[in-house]
Amino acid sequence: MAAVTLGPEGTYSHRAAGAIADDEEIDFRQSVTAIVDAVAGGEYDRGVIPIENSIEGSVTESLDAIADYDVAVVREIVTPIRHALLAQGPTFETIASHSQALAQCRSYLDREYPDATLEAVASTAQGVEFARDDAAVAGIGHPANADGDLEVLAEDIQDQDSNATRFFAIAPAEERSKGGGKTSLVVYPNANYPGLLLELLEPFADRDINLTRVESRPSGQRLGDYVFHIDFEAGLYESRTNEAIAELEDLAEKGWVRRLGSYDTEHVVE
Ligand SMILES: O=C(O)C(=O)C[C@]1(C(=O)O)C=C[C@@H](O)C=C1
Repeated sequence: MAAVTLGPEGTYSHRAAGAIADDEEIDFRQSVTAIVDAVAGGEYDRGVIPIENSIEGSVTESLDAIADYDVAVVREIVTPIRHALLAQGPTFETIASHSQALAQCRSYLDREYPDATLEAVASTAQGVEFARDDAAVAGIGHPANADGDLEVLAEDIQDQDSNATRFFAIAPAEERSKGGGKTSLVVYPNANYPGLLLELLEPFADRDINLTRVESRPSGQRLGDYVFHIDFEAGLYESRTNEAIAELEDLAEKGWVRRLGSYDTEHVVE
């Protein structure tokens, strides 16, 4: 199965993609939007994108891309994130990594390297490549990226031990599934009145459906206008789910409700 994820080789997204595709079938792109675009256009059977981190929260580029493109979510992959600091030696000026990784290690970096310049790059593995090319740069990424020629200066430098990131495996829209223990929706009510959000969530509470995440993102139309990402523990095969969504569609009659699909969760330990 041909899959595409965030590159270069050695990103956490690449490690997560190993749960759904063989290594020789995984290609890389430099941004989440490029991955979603390639899957929506039918170039790949699957894409793997980061959605949410336990320390830093949502990966907003991913949320916006799955709201903008017509793709299906077919699996959720949860993996621990244990960052290491990698460089040619102990002296460097710049620390390069993905903005999420820099943020996840904020306390460590403030404490140990208050004078270093922090540089946000396309991915953790790209930061490590820069460190490989330049002795003045250190990278933050999975320790395996040291690959024998970089020093692992410190391990487990993230601010919390239990750091984990949730990824979505996405597929072309026609592969949307009704089977699975969780479902994701994107809702654009195109309305703004007191109690709107309460009304949008009540159809789930009324049917004992447990919400696992509600996230608002700016619609881009006007200030204060939002798109809501809603994840919950029920499948699209269940009648209670369809009843709740029908109520949601009535409430969002001036906007839209997109079903991203139902899926199961996989935990990847290494
Ligand atoms: O840069 C990587 O290695 C990625 O796969 C991206 C990403 C992210 O966007 O959250 C994935 C997991 C970690 O939380 C840090 C970075």
